[in-house]
Amino acid sequence: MKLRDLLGQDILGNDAAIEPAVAALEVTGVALDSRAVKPGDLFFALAGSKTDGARFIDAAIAAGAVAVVGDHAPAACKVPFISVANPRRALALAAARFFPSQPATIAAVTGTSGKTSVAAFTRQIWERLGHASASIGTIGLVSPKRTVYGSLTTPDPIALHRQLDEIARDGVTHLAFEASSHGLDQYRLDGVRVSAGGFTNLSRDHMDYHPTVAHYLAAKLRLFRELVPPGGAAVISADHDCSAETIDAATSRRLRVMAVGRNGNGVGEGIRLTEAVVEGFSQKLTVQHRGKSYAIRLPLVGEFQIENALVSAGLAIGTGSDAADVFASLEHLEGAKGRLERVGERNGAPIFVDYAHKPDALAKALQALRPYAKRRLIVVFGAGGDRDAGKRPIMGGIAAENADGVIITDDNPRSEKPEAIRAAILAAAKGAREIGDRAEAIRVAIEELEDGDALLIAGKGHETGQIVGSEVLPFSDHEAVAAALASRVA
Ligand SMILES: CC(=O)N[C@H]1[C@@H](OP(=O)(O)OP(=O)(O)OC[C@H]2O[C@@H](n3ccc(=O)[nH]c3=O)[C@H](O)[C@@H]2O)O[C@H](CO)[C@@H](O)[C@@H]1O[C@H](C)C(=O)N[C@@H](C)C(=O)N[C@H](CCC(=O)O)C(=O)O
Ligand SMILES: Nc1ncnc2c1ncn2[C@@H]1O[C@H](COP(=O)(O)OP(=O)(O)OP(=O)(O)O)[C@@H](O)[C@H]1O
Ligand SMILES: N[C@H](CCC[C@H](N)C(=O)O)C(=O)O
Ligand SMILES: [Mg+2]
Repeated sequence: MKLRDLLGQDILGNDAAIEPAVAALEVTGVALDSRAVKPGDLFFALAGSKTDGARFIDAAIAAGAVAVVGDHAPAACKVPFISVANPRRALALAAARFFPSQPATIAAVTGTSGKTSVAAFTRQIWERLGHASASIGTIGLVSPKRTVYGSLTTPDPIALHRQLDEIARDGVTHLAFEASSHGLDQYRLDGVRVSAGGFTNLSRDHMDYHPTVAHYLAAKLRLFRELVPPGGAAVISADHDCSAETIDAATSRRLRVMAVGRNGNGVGEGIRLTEAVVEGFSQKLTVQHRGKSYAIRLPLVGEFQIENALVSAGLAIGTGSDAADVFASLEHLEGAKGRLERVGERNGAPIFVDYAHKPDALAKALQALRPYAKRRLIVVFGAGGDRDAGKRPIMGGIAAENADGVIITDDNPRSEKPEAIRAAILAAAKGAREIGDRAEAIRVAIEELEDGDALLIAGKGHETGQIVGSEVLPFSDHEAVAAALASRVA
């Protein structure tokens, strides 16, 4: 591909004036990391949070880069250097041209909590309506032909566009994916042809990355302000403090706003929840859409799953599916792995694994399980190392307030001292116990369960490792529960 075609008029026209010989260079790949450069690649030198890609330009050239894109030229560069104002965005747009195929219908969802669930639900709804569907996010790529574990919620633009191109060529026509605030802030998903955007909620998260909550919200709102094109659908949960600002952002862009939830618009395009009753491990809902009423039995535990289900339904309806079919399909939803998943029981007490690793999610998960604890609600959890330390005491307080028994344990201490993380949580969790070894904490909690209790094991959800230092030790809450239950029988 010629360099001029890869960078295109939108990048070259606005920023860089390049010579015809450079424009005609043949480029055989794109790279954002010098260590991944192959001969013929165009290297994007990105200023990052740890280092500056410009420091690796020589290494990229030594590996075969034929030209470099960046925002500040080095003193000397042995290959052509193309200066652009926003190299991250230029990379995303170039990756979209290099990997040109994308599913025809793409929905992106953002919000502090619920993204993985919404992406999985939207994929399931489309699948049931007969579309070849996929999802991409924290649990990786799930598609009819391949399932690939991913390490980021929103992959880097090269990985993302490579996957979009592959699944589109596999025949996938519908994709739902997660737009993390990091991904939006770093322009990872610019270049994706998004037909609809979804917004669940906003609460404290990633305060180690975003300087302020306003910055965090602004990153999320890029989805509506810059990525979903005018005329596209914006499905917004209407029940939060930030809902009005989100709806305003979408309205100013002339998006088709679909407000969903208790404050949703049931007369127009939105979805209004008028009734929700817990029935065993299901919830009976009544919703209104375009003035019509629908009764739905949602086979999921947790009030927050109603929000996720309604945003997903909105994304499917907003991209052209029939409302009655969509609402009927909600009756078959399966929760994403490790999201309030019932993984066993002992002495009649249900045991749930959940991915709540931030304050609001932990509160919501505990509140969701309260109806299942006639006696005591027990929680086992920790907090990740090298992540926002401010959330630790907040989560400790939430656990003490919402549970009747609290065991503080480890959850990916990374480079930090595990006992210091536990101490920070314990300081605000009056009466909590401390058992650092997570398998042991789970075993003790299960051992003590009695009829009428319920147990929540929070923080790791689908994860399959415990990160200690720079090592990832094999660990899964699911396996730890199975082992604890099996050791009881033996
Ligand atoms: C803090 C953060 O978000 N970092 C992301 C960012 O890296 P960066 O550009 O800041 O990296 P850097 O280490 O400073 O390096 C700068 C540049 O030099 C390059 N380099 C570096 C070394 C070298 O030898 N050669 C070289 O070329 C790097 O490739 C990079 O382009 O851009 C990279 C490419 O897109 C990401 O892989 C990387 O994610 C890191 C691994 C990460 O851990 N991110 C987490 C925090 C994250 O993104 N999480 C979100 C939210 C999760 C949620 O849902 O809660 C996610 O979407 O997963
Ligand atoms: N709509 C919601 N409102 C509040 N809490 C929720 C909601 N949906 C999920 N949760 C809680 O957040 C946890 C993570 O859910 P999910 O993985 O769907 O969200 P996410 O936004 O993808 O999170 P992450 O950014 O960590 O990947 C769940 O296990 C649950 O505890
Ligand atoms: N995307 C989140 C996941 C956190 C999961 C939790 N188990 C932890 O390690 O803190 C992060 O990387 O911050
Ligand atoms: Mg996620």
